[in-house]
Amino acid sequence: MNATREPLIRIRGLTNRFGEHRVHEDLDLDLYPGEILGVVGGSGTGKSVLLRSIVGLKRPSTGGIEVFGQDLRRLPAPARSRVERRFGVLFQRGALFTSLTVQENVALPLIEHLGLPRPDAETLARAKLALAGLPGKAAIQYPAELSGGMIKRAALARALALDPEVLFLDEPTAGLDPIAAAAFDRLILTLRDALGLSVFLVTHDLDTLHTACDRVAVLSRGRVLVADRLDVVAATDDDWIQAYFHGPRGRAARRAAHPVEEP
Ligand SMILES: Nc1ncnc2c1ncn2[C@@H]1O[C@H](COP(=O)(O)OP(=O)(O)OP(=O)(O)O)[C@@H](O)[C@H]1O
Repeated sequence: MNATREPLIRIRGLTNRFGEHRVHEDLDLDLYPGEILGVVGGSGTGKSVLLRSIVGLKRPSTGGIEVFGQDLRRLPAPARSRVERRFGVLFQRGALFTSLTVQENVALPLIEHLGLPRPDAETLARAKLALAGLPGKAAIQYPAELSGGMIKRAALARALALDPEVLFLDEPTAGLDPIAAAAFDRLILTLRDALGLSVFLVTHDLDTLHTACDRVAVLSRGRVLVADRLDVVAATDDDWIQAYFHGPRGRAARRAAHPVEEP
């Protein structure tokens, strides 16, 4: 499919450093329309920094990030923020405001960015919460009153508030029990199909890679080592990849996803 389609996001020669510490070095990566791209790598390989660079929270040291055919470095601030409004981001710990109810959290971007009156914003917020699979009564609860899985769904509803075209998820299933994690993976797939989203998904979760991702990109030593279908990635001759995909957890995730293939 990639040969015929232009990427939505094209990253070329990206370098990110903090002082002397180079996190990314000449990194290339594409995100194609409609795909769910899983981004994996050892701890500290720069997955979150990469996500933050794309969504405009970290200015790259060098290199280019083209989004919807526009080079983000060359865009003046207002045009850049129009592009960024086409992104929805779910941060690692949800990042909800604890002093606001769930529906107020989701309504906030609608009030701030679209200037909607509060009642309209809250009506729309309740629709987004339903889309994210939350029961109606969760709308008037505070984040502290919700389970981990419900917080993720509330944060997802907020990420969907402005009808984004690209969804960025930073370890969405971290901290969830396996049943809640599997339900969240299914929700991502359903939303991608229903809303035509493209998804950039940072994860350590092997089950997510097997069940939800069309392609997987592996970050290692500052670059993308390989970005391809999971079976191709898992066959790549690299120590980290072999340990990750073919260790006990990797084998269990593969068996769960393809129960008839392996004894
Ligand atoms: N604001 C910052 N200032 C200095 N160093 C930073 C900053 N943000 C990230 N780093 C460093 O950049 C490197 C990559 O961090 P990042 O959070 O992207 O890793 P990651 O691959 O997402 O890790 P994990 O899987 O553990 O979440 C780490 O060494 C981290 O310490």
